[in-house]
Amino acid sequence: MPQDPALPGEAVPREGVPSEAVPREGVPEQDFPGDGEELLPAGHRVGEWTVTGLLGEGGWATVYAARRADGGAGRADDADGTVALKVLPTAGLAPRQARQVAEAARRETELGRTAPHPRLVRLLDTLVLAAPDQPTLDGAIVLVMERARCTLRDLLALGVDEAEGARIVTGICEGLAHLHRSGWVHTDLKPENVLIGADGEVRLSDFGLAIELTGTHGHCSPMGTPDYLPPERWTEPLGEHGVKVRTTADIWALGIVIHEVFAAGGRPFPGVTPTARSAAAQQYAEGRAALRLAAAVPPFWRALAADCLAPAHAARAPHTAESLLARIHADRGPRRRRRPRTALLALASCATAAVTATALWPHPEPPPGQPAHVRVFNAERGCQDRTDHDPQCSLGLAVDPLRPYTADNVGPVRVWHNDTLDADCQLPTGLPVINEEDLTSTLWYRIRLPGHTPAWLPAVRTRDRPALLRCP
Ligand SMILES: Nc1ncnc2c1ncn2[C@@H]1O[C@H](COP(=O)(O)OP(=O)(O)OP(=O)(O)O)[C@@H](O)[C@H]1O
Repeated sequence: MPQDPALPGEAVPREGVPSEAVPREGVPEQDFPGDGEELLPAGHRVGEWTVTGLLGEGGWATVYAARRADGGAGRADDADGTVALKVLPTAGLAPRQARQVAEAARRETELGRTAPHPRLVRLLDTLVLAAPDQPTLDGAIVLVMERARCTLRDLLALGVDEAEGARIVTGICEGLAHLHRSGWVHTDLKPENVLIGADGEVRLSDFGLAIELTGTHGHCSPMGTPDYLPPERWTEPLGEHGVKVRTTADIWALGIVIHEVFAAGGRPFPGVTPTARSAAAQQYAEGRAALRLAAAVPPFWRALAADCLAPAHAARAPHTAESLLARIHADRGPRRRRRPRTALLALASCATAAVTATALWPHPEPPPGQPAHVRVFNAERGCQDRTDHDPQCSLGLAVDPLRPYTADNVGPVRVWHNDTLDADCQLPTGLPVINEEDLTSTLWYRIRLPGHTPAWLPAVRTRDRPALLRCP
């Protein structure tokens, strides 16, 4: 679930966010109970399911892979007999947060029940855990969903070619067109919430903030992921029922996603932090700055993204998901919508090579837990060819992965591009780090350093993804 961006009207960036660290998106001020521990260890039984591993973590939910406890063959809706269990704990939350969690679960269930579609992740069941002897689990809401292969964020980290990007954006438009036709606004569209199903096709997910429209608009709480919020959201008054939201909010977010898909994850608005990028988007919406899309975005997709990013609701309104789909089909035709071979190759590897830590895929068997080599990656191009250990090109290792990755949290050992380090375990839930290419990850590797205490390498500083055990 996303973070509270700001009070309505607070259109200026907030100060004090370290340049490389951003607040963990959507984490409630009070951590939920059991944070830092495995809520459901492998082997735990939930209804008719047995947990097999961790799939990912969001601000409110932890998502596990599970298979049928009776070992029975899969049904049509969980093709290989495995599913994803999205666990939303409620114990120990402040009453307002508990209400938010219950409301989020209600929306996901309602949407899954009333508007199923091949481009939306399938909800198979909803359970409430009764575990009186485990207070952290007691009362947790569990959404049983079809299990996806990875997120679009993972795929972007691997690189997506134009044909594959076109297929993905088409899938997103199909999902949005269905949602909007059914009277819903997603309100939290972003690559983390676009899953890639076992069949390689797009599934929109995370409907915890989805809003059912009454006529032309609905109302939502003033929450969202700042990078994907339309400019009008920052000035919209906060009424009794929340902030006004319309389908054009999803179209704006789609414009950002289209840009990311074709610009290797790059965002259309400049800035190192989400707050700075939101401020740049508002400057553009007020006519104080031009829209500058990356040259890498091919002309057809650039025009589409620009229309989605029309500065105001009224200018965006003609560009419905349906009309964008029609343009895509007119331009590309059915022949070019076939899945290219590269997509299959990328999908085959996205399971293990993803950069986004929250979307780490479990191996079918537990990882061996042996130390592994990781090669340092410095995203600064000017540093990649240098072999002289120029201090300007050195990178630091953090002392504590739960503190911002800034100078006062960096130990004495420096490392350079292509150095090989020994990692002995991984922490998927450290503080997020953004690198110079705008990749974000909460994954960290613990590095063994001869003669020094272990230090921490953020996953955005390497392209390797070794199978390591979770650090204690
Ligand atoms: N059906 C699924 N199959 C596989 N992995 C999933 C599935 N659903 C979610 N995940 C993984 O779990 C992560 C967290 O899930 P989700 O975004 O739904 O939780 P959340 O708490 O609502 O998150 P956020 O704070 O991002 O809104 C996802 O980013 C993804 O990596």
